[in-house]
Amino acid sequence: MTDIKELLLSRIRDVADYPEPGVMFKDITPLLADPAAFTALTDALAELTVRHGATKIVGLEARGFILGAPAAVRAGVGFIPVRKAGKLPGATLSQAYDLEYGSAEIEVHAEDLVVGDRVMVIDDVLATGGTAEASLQLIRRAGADVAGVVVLMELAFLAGRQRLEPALGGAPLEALITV
Ligand SMILES: O=P(O)(O)OC[C@H]1O[C@H](OP(=O)(O)OP(=O)(O)O)[C@H](O)[C@@H]1O
Ligand SMILES: Nc1ncnc2[nH]cnc12
Repeated sequence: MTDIKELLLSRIRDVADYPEPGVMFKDITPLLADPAAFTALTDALAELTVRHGATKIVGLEARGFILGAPAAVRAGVGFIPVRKAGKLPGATLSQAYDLEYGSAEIEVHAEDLVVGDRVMVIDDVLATGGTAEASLQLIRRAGADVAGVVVLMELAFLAGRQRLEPALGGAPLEALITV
């Protein structure tokens, strides 16, 4: 494993049976509290955003905001928040989905994504892939193109990558760490 992967992995804490029995929760708060690790992560996310030619970053509430916003500043592209339903004041597109521990609905301001945009989706964890899949559906419904999805950590045993494949339509899914 490369130095950066080892650094990032060492700052992610496993919490058993949270938020419900049987779930091994991947807690990124130790990584966020370490400026060297957070900077290395931000640089890696920004580099992938630029490399894949994205013109905007979509961050998925809430942890995708923490990672996506500094990466957007570093990459020199706009940041678009995809929020849980009911939080955005303007006209929205909505998408319901299931995730590892429940179900939810996400929204984006309809005017924030337009034809011609190339959008990179950023989040902390890819588990079942339900959240990321719903975000890709929103991006395509808005008429924008998907540049890719980048996550800090992929939980391969939950097969989110396989679920995401049709929605990616050939765009890359990059995971900095896979467990
Ligand atoms: O691949 P999936 O099974 O869809 O799960 C992954 C999603 O679950 C977590 O978000 P959560 O909805 O818990 O929201 P939070 O970031 O506000 O804690 C995580 O940050 C991802 O967005
Ligand atoms: N096991 C997990 N840890 C952290 N975030 C998650 N989102 C969905 N599953 C998760």
